[in-house]
Amino acid sequence: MDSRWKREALSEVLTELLLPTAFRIVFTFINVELTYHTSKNAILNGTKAIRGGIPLVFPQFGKAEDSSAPTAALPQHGFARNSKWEFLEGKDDDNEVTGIFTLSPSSVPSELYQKWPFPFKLLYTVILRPQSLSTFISDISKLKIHNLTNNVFTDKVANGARDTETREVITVNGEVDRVYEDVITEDVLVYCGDESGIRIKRVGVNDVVVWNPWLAKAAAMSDFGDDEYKEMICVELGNVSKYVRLAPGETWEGGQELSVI
Ligand SMILES: O=P(O)(O)OC[C@H]1O[C@H](O)[C@H](O)[C@@H](O)[C@@H]1O
Repeated sequence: MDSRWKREALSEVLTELLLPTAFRIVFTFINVELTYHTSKNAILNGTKAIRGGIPLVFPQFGKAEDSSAPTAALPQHGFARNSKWEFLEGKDDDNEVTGIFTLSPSSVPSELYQKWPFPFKLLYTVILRPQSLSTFISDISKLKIHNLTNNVFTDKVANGARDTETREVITVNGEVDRVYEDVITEDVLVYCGDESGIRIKRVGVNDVVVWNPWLAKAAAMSDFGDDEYKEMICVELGNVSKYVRLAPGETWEGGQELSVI
């Protein structure tokens, strides 16, 4: 196999992920194509997390509901997406390239870190294997999400009401912002309109968020095009509904694997 894709993919990981804020990944190579939806209005100069890509959210998802929570003073989605990560290591194995990045307190903007001043170290590992994967969807009315049936969810659009998903196939035709908790199946399947789709496998994470701002919220976001809600969906995996508590010295690992269906 032509190994050029690996070298190019790795260098692209470095340049794209070293952007000073959240993560935007756009790879197009001989054997690899990974294209993440990014808003055309996304702010790329480091003053704001990039609207699109894979947001790495730590130490909380959303805003703390409990004002006595240790994260209560932090802004929505914490600080990891607003910090500049460091590149630690790159590996070029037989059929994959790996980039490892790290974030520690000294790289977090001090005005954010002082709102949650605890020691931590994050490692973010990106492994790329050759395939063509795109998270763009051309028409939200054709989107179908499978494998969330029978899961309890919190509905942020309905003031945090809790309910159980009864649909076999989730479609989106209005604002949606749900946290599916302790998801039963290992994989969530997202079909983008035709037969093609993405399989997202949970690896050590329990919850799945489904978000589309729809018309009014899209119009209210300065870094998001007014019509872009028609061509995006967030299906975010993580430990969102409950905190993972670590004693000093303990570690936690979680992730996701994306592949083409
Ligand atoms: O606007 P942001 O802070 O980037 O958040 C964007 C969205 O992220 C998640 O999907 C949340 O569930 C939503 O409630 C939130 O609106």
